Amino acid sequence: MDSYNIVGVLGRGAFGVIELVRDFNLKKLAVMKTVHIKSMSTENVKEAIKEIQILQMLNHPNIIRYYNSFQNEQSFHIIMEYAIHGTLENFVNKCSLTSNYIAQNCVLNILSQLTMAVDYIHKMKIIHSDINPMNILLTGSQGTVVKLGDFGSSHILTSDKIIGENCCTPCYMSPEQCFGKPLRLKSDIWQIGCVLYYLITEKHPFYAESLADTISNIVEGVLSVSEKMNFYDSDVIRLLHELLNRDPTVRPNASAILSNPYILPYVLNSNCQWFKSGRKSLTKNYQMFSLT
Ligand SMILES: Nc1ncnc2c1ncn2[C@@H]1O[C@H](COP(=O)(O)OP(=O)(O)OP(=O)(O)O)[C@@H](O)[C@H]1O
Repeated sequence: MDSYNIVGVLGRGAFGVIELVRDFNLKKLAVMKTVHIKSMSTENVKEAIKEIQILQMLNHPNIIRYYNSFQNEQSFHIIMEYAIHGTLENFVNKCSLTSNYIAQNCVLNILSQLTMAVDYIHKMKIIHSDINPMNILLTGSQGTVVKLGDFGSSHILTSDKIIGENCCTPCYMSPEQCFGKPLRLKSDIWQIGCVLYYLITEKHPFYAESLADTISNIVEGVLSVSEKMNFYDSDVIRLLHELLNRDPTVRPNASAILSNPYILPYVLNSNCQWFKSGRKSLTKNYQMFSLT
C-alpha cells in the first residue's frame, strides 16, 4: 500500500470503491479497485478473485491493463490502467449537449475497437457478460482509444455455452440472460449491439421504468426507432439489427463483425496505429486481427 498515494475517488461499485492513485513503482497514475471482503459472501469473494485471474490473462490495447493486486484481512486491491477520459456514458452525455448526433465515423471507430477487445477475449473463451457504456472507458490524448473494463462478471467458458449465474446491467441483458439460460459468447455480441444503439440514439435500449417491463421489452418488444437513425447509413442500421437478433445462433460473431466492410477500415487503421507505436509486447499475447 506504501507504493500508492490516493489522489481521489472515481466511482463506487457494489462491494467497494474505485480510486485514482499515484503508483510510485510505475511512476504514473493508476486506478485502484478496492473490494471489501467482509461485506461479501464466500461466493462473491470467489467471483472477485476470478476477476483478478482473468485480468492477469489479458494483454490487449483495447482492454484496461492489469498491473498488480494485493490483499489484507478486510479487503483486496486491484491496480490497473487509468483511462483518463472516463466512461463512454460520460462521452455520450457530453456529445448530446453539444451536437444533434454522434458522427458515423466516431461511432464506427468506437464499435470496431470494442469488437476487437471482444474478439480477443472470445478467442480465449472468456465471456465479459456486462458490456455497457459504464464499463467502456476512453483514453489516449484525444480520448479516441477505447478500453473495455470491469471484468467482475466475466467467466471462462469450459464448454461451448455455459454458466448459470447471470448478473448484468438490465437494459443490456441479452434475451438468453433474461430467460436465465446459459450464457454464451453471443450474449456479448447482443451487448455490443446495445452499445451501438446507445451511440446512435443516445438512449439506453429497451429502457422501461421497471425491471419487469425492461425484460419484456428485451424478449418481445420492438426496438424503439429514433430519428437519429436517419443520420447513419442503412448498412450500419442493418448491422445494428443483426447484432440485436434475438436468436443468438444468427448473431454474427466478433470476427465476422470485424470483417464487415464498414468496420474493416477502422480495424486496419487501429492495427497500423499499434504498429507505428511499436507495441512489440503485444505480439506475445495478441495476434493482430486476421481475416479469417
Ligand atoms: N480504469 C479506469 N479508469 C478510469 N475510470 C475508471 C476505471 N475503472 C473504473 N472507473 C470508474 O469507476 C466506475 C466504477 O467502476 P467499476 O464499474 O469497474 O466498479 P465496480 O465495483 O465493478 O462496479 P459494479 O459493482 O457496478 O460493477 C466506472 O463507472 C468509472 O467511472
